[in-house]
Amino acid sequence: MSEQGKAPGPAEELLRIRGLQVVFDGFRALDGVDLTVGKGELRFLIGPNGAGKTTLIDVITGLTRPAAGSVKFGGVELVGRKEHKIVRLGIGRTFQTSVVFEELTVVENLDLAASFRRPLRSLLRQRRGVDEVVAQALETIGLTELADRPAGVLSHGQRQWLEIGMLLAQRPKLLLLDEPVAGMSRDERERTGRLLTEIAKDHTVIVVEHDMEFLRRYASQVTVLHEGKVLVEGDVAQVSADPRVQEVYLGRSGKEAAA
Ligand SMILES: Nc1ncnc2c1ncn2[C@@H]1O[C@H](COP(=O)(O)OP(=O)(O)OP(=O)(O)O)[C@@H](O)[C@H]1O
Repeated sequence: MSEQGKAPGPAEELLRIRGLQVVFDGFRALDGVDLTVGKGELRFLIGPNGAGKTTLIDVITGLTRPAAGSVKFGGVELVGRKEHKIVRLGIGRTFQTSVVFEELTVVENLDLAASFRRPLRSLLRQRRGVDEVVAQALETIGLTELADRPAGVLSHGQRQWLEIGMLLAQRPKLLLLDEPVAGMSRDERERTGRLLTEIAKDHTVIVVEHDMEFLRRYASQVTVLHEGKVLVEGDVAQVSADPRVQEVYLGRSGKEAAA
């Protein structure tokens, strides 16, 4: 993994969102969101239920079309592009529901995910051995020893790592992860934190997460959404000390913000 591009100073901009508005039946799910994410950032996106986090990810990935605003990725406008074109530009996401094929092995799942980048002729030709990108993804997610086991036998945590590996196999520049540690044990959360830190060395990662303890340990920059707007942005210390953030979280669950 390369450390290049991690020199101090402002990171090169990768994602630039301006004036984003999403309206569902007259309800503004996003109401003028501006967000800039630099290359190599591990950005956390938090906010109470209904704040607009998933909607924001849906707009970036082309699933939801905004009523107004712009989403530029490496200078390229994404609004109006189809989902699969956005994937090909280098944006991968996980969903809250699993996309793993249980009857295929771990390595077959990764291979399938990688295959969409391969030219058709190499798909038709029988290939031997494991692709470099697949082997690397397998190692990064720490599932090399389980490579030939069916994905159906994986634990919840291992399955989440496989999904992240499937994204890596598609060689994205930007990964969008929706609640990657939901339902995980403490040990699995720690492994996931280390995995995300490793991945962020040569990718940009945006994580939607509710787990405040996880956020405090692994986030660098945090953006807090509330009622479709950016409420606060900064590093973990700034954001958790901000009275507006405490108020929003105290309104929902006093323990989370005060802990
Ligand atoms: N397809 C839809 N049609 C109508 N309303 C929607 C739709 N999708 C989302 N909403 C509404 O938009 C608001 C933002 O939802 P969103 O799922 O983006 O919030 P969130 O921050 O991801 O919340 P959570 O933490 O609960 O996942 C909510 O009030 C939700 O009910």
